[in-house]
Amino acid sequence: MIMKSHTVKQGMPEAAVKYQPYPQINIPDRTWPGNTITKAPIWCSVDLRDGNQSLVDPMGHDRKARMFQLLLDMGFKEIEIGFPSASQTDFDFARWCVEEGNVPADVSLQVLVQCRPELITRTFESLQGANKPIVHFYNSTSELQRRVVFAKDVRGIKQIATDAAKMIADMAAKAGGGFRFEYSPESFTGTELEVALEICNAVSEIIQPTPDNKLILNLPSTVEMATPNIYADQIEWMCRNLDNRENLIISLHPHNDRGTGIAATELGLMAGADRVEGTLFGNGERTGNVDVVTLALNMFTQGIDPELDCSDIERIKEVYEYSNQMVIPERHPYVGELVYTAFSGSHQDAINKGMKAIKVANKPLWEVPYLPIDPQDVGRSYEAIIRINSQSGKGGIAYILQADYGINLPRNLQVEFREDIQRITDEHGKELPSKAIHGRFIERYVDQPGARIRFVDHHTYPVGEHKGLRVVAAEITDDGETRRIEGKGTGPIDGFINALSIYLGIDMSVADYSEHSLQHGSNAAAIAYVEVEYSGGKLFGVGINTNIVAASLEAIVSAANRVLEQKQR
Ligand SMILES: CC(=O)SCCNC(=O)CCNC(=O)[C@H](O)C(C)(C)COP(=O)(O)OP(=O)(O)OC[C@H]1O[C@@H](n2cnc3c(N)ncnc32)[C@H](O)[C@@H]1OP(=O)(O)O
Ligand SMILES: CC(C)C(=O)C(=O)O
Repeated sequence: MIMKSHTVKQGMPEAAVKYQPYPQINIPDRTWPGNTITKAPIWCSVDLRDGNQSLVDPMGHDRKARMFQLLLDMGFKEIEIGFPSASQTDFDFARWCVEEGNVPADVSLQVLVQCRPELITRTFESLQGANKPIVHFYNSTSELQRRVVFAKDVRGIKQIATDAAKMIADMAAKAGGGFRFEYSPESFTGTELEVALEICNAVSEIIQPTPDNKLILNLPSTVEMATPNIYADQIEWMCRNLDNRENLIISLHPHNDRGTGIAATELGLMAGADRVEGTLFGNGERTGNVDVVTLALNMFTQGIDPELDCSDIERIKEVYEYSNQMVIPERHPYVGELVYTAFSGSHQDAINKGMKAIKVANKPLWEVPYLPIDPQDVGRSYEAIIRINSQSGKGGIAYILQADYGINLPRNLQVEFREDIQRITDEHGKELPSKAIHGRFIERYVDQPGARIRFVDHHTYPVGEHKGLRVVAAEITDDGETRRIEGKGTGPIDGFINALSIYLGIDMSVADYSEHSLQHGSNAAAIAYVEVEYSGGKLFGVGINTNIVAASLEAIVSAANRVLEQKQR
């Protein structure tokens, strides 16, 4: 007999025995894959309810109030402020919103309640005097919860929903109307579509939505159980089959258990949904609710007005961290500390070129490699776009010197200086801040502590009979001793390098020269870069001076000192 070898890896049970695949949805003529998102959905923040109920320490009044104000400022028109029948804190907060929250007329407060009479009664108490509030009621409809939580069949589960719908409709009518309604077949993604449809239609039949007061049918991915295309199929199927679709607002409420909440929401919108419930940066039960900031900015970067103001993402982050007492990871889309930063050389090079190209094009269209959004659009600066470590390249270093200090290195100097920086970052294994890069540049090329030669002054005069040729007479110091040197050339640079070559006994010539004015720096006006050629190769010198000629001659001295250094090695 042949024994079958055991193939299960140590530590993990056999997947096929323990878990089952999610069934496919039978909708062969699905249309959503051909659709695109063209406008923002109705946004509803559930930070103060689903987000709050998942916190280690739920929010008290101050944390709620600060978050509430932010949500208003961002432009949310629907805000689920809590579960007033669950706790005194939530009840009191609902009352505060109604009485003191300065809620704009176009904003609806929303509250959640289970389909339980005593909780519904308390919920209505919490909303007295509110302007067009949304009463959101729910019950679990999934096959699993019907079996293990409620011990009821579909009829019994439907009854819970319809009894609550009747009570809510009656109480709203008695209170003089002015309410809006939302129903969630909770754990929709674990519910057979036909069952969800039957229960939703039954609730809708009782609520009697109209074009002026549509029923919000919220189809939550309470637990994300399958790939996002399955959720889209479910939404398209429901949109096709629900009664009175025109009087319904189809709402998504995705969670992120598989890490695909954003994708599921986007496909759900393509499948016909009108509304999205989610939280800032995705706080919420387990792996969280869908992140509405990411969703909104995904739309924005496709040229769609997201109708949510995310222009001060640092404030949104700050309030998130204060109210939820949680921190946002460095890689979180759009807001993480590092999401606009490139350390790697080729990315930096492309960003550097892209930023320059944008400046030259002088058009509003954003096209910078590796940066899908302009950081300034969300209130972030360009400061951290490029940071330098051992993975960085010359383009990145050049960008930093340019952006932070107005120093525009010529290409060959970028190559030369990068070697120096690379040696330092390799040695220390750490990031090198902009200040340290600048400091190193100034020390190596401009200040040159301990260098032998210093430029002091110069003047030129014509060489008698030679038209165009001039004598350069200069004063330098050599190890502190004043020296007068002389050379000839067509101009001061030419003549001075000739003078220094004679004095030092090293044949040097100018291979490249450039200069520009310096916007940054205290009293410096011009920076000159001179590439000097000598028998050992080529290297750069840099001079900074308010006088452009002096800056150039200092650059030659800087190069000469570096030649001397090379020769001593
Ligand atoms: C997917 C979601 O996020 S849904 C929202 C969940 N949010 C919260 O639960 C936060 C706030 N909740 C609470 O403070 C409490 O759960 C309360 C106040 C609502 C209820 O508290 P309690 O009645 O003490 O306890 P508990 O929540 O355990 O009640 C469960 C009972 O309610 C029933 N139940 C649960 N949900 C619903 C519902 N939507 N409609 C009707 N009955 C429900 C359960 O079947 C169970 O019934 P049983 O007592 O007959 O077994
Ligand atoms: C109450 C419902 C909408 C919910 O929070 C969920 O299903 O996650």
